[in-house]
Amino acid sequence: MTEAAISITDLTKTYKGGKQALAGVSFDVPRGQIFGLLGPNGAGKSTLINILAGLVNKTSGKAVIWGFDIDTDHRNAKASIGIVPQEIVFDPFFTPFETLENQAGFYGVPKGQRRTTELLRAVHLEDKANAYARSLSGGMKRRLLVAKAMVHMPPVLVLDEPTAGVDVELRQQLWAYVRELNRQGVTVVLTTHYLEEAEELCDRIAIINHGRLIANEPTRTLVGRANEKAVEVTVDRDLTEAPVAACFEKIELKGERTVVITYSKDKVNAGEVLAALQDAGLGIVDVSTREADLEDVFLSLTRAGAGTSGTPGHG
Ligand SMILES: Nc1ncnc2c1ncn2[C@@H]1O[C@H](COP(=O)(O)OP(=O)(O)OP(=O)(O)O)[C@@H](O)[C@H]1O
Repeated sequence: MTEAAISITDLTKTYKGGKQALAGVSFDVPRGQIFGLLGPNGAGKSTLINILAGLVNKTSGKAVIWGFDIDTDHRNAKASIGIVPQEIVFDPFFTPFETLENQAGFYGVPKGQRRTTELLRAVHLEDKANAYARSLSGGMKRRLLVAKAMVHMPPVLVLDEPTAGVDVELRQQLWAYVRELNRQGVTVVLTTHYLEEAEELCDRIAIINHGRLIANEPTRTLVGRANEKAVEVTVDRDLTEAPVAACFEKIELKGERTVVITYSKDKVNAGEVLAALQDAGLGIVDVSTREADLEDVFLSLTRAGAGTSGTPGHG
């Protein structure tokens, strides 16, 4: 099928009090992908997801989930999506087993079709099936939220910052499960501040800044857009000031004998940058370069806009 998993057209949201969180956003999430929705704090990501979840009313525009319009086909749209919210909200007196059973009941999943035990196993919580939710660790609660979002077997799973505050091992377990769901055909949309994670996991990435879409490309294309490269060079004598050369976009003194030079890889190569240092009379002792990553693209794109509202946390 060529139809998008999610199709958003000219979506706007202005909160009471006048804050415009979405200023006309349009994009499609292709079926079968892991799709990353990135943006600095306050960019509008949660607003967008909450509109899809039916928790926030949009001001204008259109959103279609698995072919169902959220306005005109609300029931089918809701049945087609599972949302893992940013905040952990559970009734602390229910066990994980009961939490999933209640959610399945809420979605009208008949008893014979429920997958409670299977889901608990998938998120490594089978041994906690009968513990009170309040006794689970933060990471366990997050995993329970993923299971909860999947009780009605939606074709689309949306995760809003699912790994905030989750340690590395649990994050990897969570992603392994998300990847497994994706292999089984579930389209996944995730928002994250962990750019490395997005780069590793996502087939495609859209970036929102100040309520507007500023990028929407396959991950590899987006990373390839990072044109600036940096080279760190240790020279053979103490520097009192940074040398200058036309091919340096930027040069910073990092230590008495170490400089970090940024250059545009479409204009010069590392050899020319080093030659310029030697022309300035410096001997080169050590060199290390860094490949551009998604963070470079993200920062250059979000900084290019009119002012920034902050930078993403990292790692
Ligand atoms: N209920 C609300 N009432 C008024 N303003 C709101 C409300 N919810 C969010 N906002 C504002 O809308 C803007 C977008 O917020 P949103 O939570 O969608 O951003 P976000 O990209 O998800 O950020 P974060 O990564 O920090 O979660 C922010 O300026 C925020 O303060």
